[in-house]
Amino acid sequence: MAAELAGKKIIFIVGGPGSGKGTQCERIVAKYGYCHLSSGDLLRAEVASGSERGQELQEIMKRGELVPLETVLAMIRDKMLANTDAKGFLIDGYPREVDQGKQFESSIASATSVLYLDVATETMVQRLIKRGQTSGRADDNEETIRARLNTFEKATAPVVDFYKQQGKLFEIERSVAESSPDDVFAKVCLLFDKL
Ligand SMILES: Nc1nc2c(ncn2[C@@H]2O[C@H](COP(=O)(O)OP(=O)(O)OP(=O)(O)O)[C@@H](O)[C@H]2O)c(=O)[nH]1
Ligand SMILES: O=c1ccn([C@@H]2O[C@H](COP(=O)(O)OP(=O)(O)O)[C@@H](O)[C@H]2O)c(=O)[nH]1
Ligand SMILES: [Mg+2]
Repeated sequence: MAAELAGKKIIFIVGGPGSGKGTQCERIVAKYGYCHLSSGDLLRAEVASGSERGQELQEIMKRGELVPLETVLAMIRDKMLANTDAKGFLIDGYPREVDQGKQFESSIASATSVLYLDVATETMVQRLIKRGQTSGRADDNEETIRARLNTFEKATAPVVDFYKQQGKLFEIERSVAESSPDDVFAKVCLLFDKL
């Protein structure tokens, strides 16, 4: 456990690719001032650095698979320890598998709450194809999108059940998660207002 992080609110943001995690995190930061750490953004920054490590990561991400959990855990830990004055942390797109969450909690700190955005597969595909027209993300193409969805169903869906059993899950149900970002945010605020 990292003593510097004792008492900090730690919120995991979980949802399939294109479920709106990044969109909601931007709004949460603006209203509540948490420190936002996107696991995918951290990995893309490593890719952009052009390092050998980054090249390996890019291959995995292009296949829509998961990079070894220790890699992401170390990146997140470093960023958290560089921001210990934050009142809380939004860990976006994380954990992607149950073991990743367990290792985070045993080596860094326990999560306060887990926000889950439930969006139908076809909605996510349509959103990402649209985003791909301008995002420049190497993984926003239909083939990789399908692979990411498959990884989500196999590896990440159990994460949702795991935290539900612990009573930590705050779920944005499909009817809301598929409406507008404003409607989703209104519901998200119900969680953050009581943290
Ligand atoms: N209709 C609707 N579209 C949304 C909503 N949230 C996000 N989008 C759109 O869906 C696309 C994906 O949203 P992101 O916030 O980038 O999704 P993400 O979950 O961070 O996705 P990854 O970065 O792939 O993990 C964006 O192009 C948004 O415009 C929402 O609440 N309603
Ligand atoms: O903890 C993580 C977070 C991300 N990724 C990789 O980074 C990619 C992009 O992640 P991001 O959260 O940006 O997008 P998503 O796949 O949720 O649309 C994923 O497909 C994975 O290959 C990973 O392996 N482990
Ligand atoms: Mg994102």
